[in-house]
Amino acid sequence: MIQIRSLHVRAEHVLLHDVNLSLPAHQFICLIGASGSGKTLLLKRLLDRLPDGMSSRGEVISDEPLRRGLDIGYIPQQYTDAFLPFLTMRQLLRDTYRAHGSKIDHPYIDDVLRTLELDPTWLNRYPGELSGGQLQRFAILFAVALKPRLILADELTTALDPVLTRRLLDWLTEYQHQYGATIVFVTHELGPALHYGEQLVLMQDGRIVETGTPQMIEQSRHPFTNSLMQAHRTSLEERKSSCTQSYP
Ligand SMILES: Nc1ncnc2c1ncn2[C@@H]1O[C@H](COP(=O)(O)OP(=O)(O)OP(=O)(O)O)[C@@H](O)[C@H]1O
Repeated sequence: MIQIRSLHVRAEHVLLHDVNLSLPAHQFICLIGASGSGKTLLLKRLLDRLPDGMSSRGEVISDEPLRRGLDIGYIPQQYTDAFLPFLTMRQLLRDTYRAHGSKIDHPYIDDVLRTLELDPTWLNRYPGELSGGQLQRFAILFAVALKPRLILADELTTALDPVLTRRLLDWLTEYQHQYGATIVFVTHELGPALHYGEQLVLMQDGRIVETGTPQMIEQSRHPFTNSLMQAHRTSLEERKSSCTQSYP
């Protein structure tokens, strides 16, 4: 369980306002909000990696130690800079395991490669030899390589097609159950959040607007939540009429 108490983050202006939030362990938590609502900053504060020039006050308390890499897997929104350009994916993976005194867990990594539709031969490539979507999937692989107890995933499905998005979210749900992990999944779409999330946290303009289970959010009377639900229903209708895949 992570408790966030009276958290304020500011640069020139206040960017996160009095955030109070409990992130229960072993749950799939979805952080939803429009662009600029503060989702990434909240993740960065959880990682203790706020950008230079920002300050924060308030508390982030975890009931168990969380070390980045080992206990926390972070899938950043900006993944292209996350790789050293002069090492292949295999060398980077080896180094990731070596840094924690272990060797590559081949059966597990093979399973993740299959799930993410990553060709194992791409492990021999340098970051510059991979597409944006392939790099994003490698960023996911690296984040889960050490089987962390907490996964912070920032808009991880933006470069993925709907089928792969579903497969990845299904896999993350299985991962959560198998390893008792907590997943914090940032998205601006309500559809996947209602389908996969156990706890939903809605953000607007640096504030938490509402939290609750999918059922509570669906029945909410809050104007912001209503507008998101409306947008979600419209997009469902549009997808139904064009016969593309959607979340029920
Ligand atoms: N380094 C920075 N310096 C100053 N302001 C920043 C900085 N990084 C982010 N902000 C501001 O903080 C606010 C929240 O940004 P954040 O990246 O958390 O939004 P977000 O909800 O993740 O948006 P998106 O969905 O577009 O990624 C925005 O108004 C943004 O302009």
